[in-house]
Amino acid sequence: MVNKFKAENLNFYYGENHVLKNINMAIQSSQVTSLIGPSGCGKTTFLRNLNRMNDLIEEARAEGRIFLDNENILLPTTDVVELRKRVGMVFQKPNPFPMNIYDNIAYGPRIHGIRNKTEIDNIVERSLKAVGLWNEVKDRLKDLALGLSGGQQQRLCIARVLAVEPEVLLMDEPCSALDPISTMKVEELILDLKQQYTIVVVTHNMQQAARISDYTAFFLSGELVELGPTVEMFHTPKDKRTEDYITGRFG
Ligand SMILES: Nc1ncnc2c1ncn2[C@@H]1O[C@H](COP(=O)(O)OP(=O)(O)OP(=O)(O)O)[C@@H](O)[C@H]1O
Repeated sequence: MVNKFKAENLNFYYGENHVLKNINMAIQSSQVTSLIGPSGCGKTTFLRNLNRMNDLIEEARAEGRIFLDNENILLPTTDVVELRKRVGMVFQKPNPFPMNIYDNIAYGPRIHGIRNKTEIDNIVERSLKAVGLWNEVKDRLKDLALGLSGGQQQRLCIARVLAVEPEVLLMDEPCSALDPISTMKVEELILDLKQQYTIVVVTHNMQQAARISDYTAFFLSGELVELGPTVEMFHTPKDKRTEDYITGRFG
């Protein structure tokens, strides 16, 4: 097993609010890792540290180290544009840009300097095929993305991230706004994509964590209580607090 990320003594604050407390945690390459825990325990904050999305928030401050491969991404010298290309993010609510389907996918590659029309056409087709959307939209690439169903929009957002060829996909409750069938499609997609990408998913849904993830991390009040293979976590949790949470005694 190869570590894709390794957090060492990570502490994170929103002003006075100490949100992540001395997190030490490795995330394996080419695996799906779920982050679970009650509301407000810091899952999203941890996820957003992995591509420095929290930089956008005033008052936010991180201490410690997060290695992506062997490079500490918390250093001020990190090129965050390049980092976010390597570590893409999908949000809770599908958020396509208010433009057509084609341009949604072409946007990232164009920003990163690709101008050749054939090359962009190929990227659009490849990315939409990767999320199983190509056949559904190939005849209406010039239609507004906002006209797609919620589930299709979420897969489009995943395709948009894939178009810039990231190494990691961060997903913050990617199915919480979706119906059960769209949820199933996104879950199947996650399982499919893990051959090629390291995936980290925040989820409120423990059944979902059990279905899709190889590893599960349980957070509580800003601490990492337990991290292990998902099957072990759900069957033989090591910590009493994990057991109480997964058996529904709180949260
Ligand atoms: N932008 C922000 N500014 C200030 N405090 C914040 C901000 N975002 C989150 N917090 C606080 O940080 C703590 C952790 O929030 P976070 O969203 O990471 O938790 P979470 O486990 O993802 O919760 P949920 O499951 O409800 O999304 C909470 O106390 C929250 O109020």
